Amino acid sequence: MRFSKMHGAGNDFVVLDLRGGLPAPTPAQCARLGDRHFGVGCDQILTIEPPRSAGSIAAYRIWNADGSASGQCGNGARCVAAWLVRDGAAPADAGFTIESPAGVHPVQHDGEGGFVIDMGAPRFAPAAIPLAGVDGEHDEYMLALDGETLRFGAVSMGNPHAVIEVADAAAADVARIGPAVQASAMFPASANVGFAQVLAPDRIRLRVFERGVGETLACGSGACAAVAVLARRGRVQADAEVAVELPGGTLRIRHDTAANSVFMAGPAAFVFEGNLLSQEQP
Ligand SMILES: N[C@H](CCC[C@H](N)C(=O)O)C(=O)O
Repeated sequence: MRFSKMHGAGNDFVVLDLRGGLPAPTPAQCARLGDRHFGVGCDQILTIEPPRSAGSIAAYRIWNADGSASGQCGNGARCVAAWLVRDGAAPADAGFTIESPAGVHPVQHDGEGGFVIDMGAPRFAPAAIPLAGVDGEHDEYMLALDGETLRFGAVSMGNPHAVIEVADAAAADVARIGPAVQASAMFPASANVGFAQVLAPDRIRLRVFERGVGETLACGSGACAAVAVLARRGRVQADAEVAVELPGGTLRIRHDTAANSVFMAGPAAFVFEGNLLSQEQP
């Protein structure tokens, strides 16, 4: 079975074409594919599938390297878009639409070989995230952790995110705090935990400890979540482009409050093509 190895700002993927009706990989097969020693190695597996609604070119699904499924992957969406353009299924000179488990996403070319994806509305309602043990929707929540009080914002982009504002992203204790937040009863479906340093109203530095993977070089939905949470608090500008500097590259995010959609722009790259041997393929 053929696969494409791709990345979006260093967040890397194995892409499988299931439009012919091949079954989706099992969680165990995804974990094997994602293993950087026993498999191909990636942060997420992306499957390209027939569209579910009229007007979409294709649907995609997402599995993390540990085999767990997710409802959204921003860097993955750009790679799916690039894959469909190279395949000839999507136009190289016009917009088109793709679908994730979270919904329908209009795609535009960004004019630099990358893509602008409408990632949809940020959902702050606790039930939508999901966030448990809170008395309603707030800009900020608190969690007692190792004798400290951790303050964070929470939002869904089709997948759960906690966003912690820090003074220095490079110095943030991501490896300790990330797993602790994920294990908290406040996040019954775990979470992607972002550590955001505000550099200016239109620029932040971000690191993300992702659900099902650990810290990645970039997280597209995490960049959207950080801007949505910080814009809501007035820490960065809404309705204008915010540069989100991640270890693997910079994404450009804009929360359009009138449309209540978050737009994400960034690169998508092919690295190599391969064939899964029979015993390894879904
Ligand atoms: N780890 C995420 C899925 C991948 C998200 C990330 N790679 C992105 O670019 O949005 C989750 O379990 O919700």
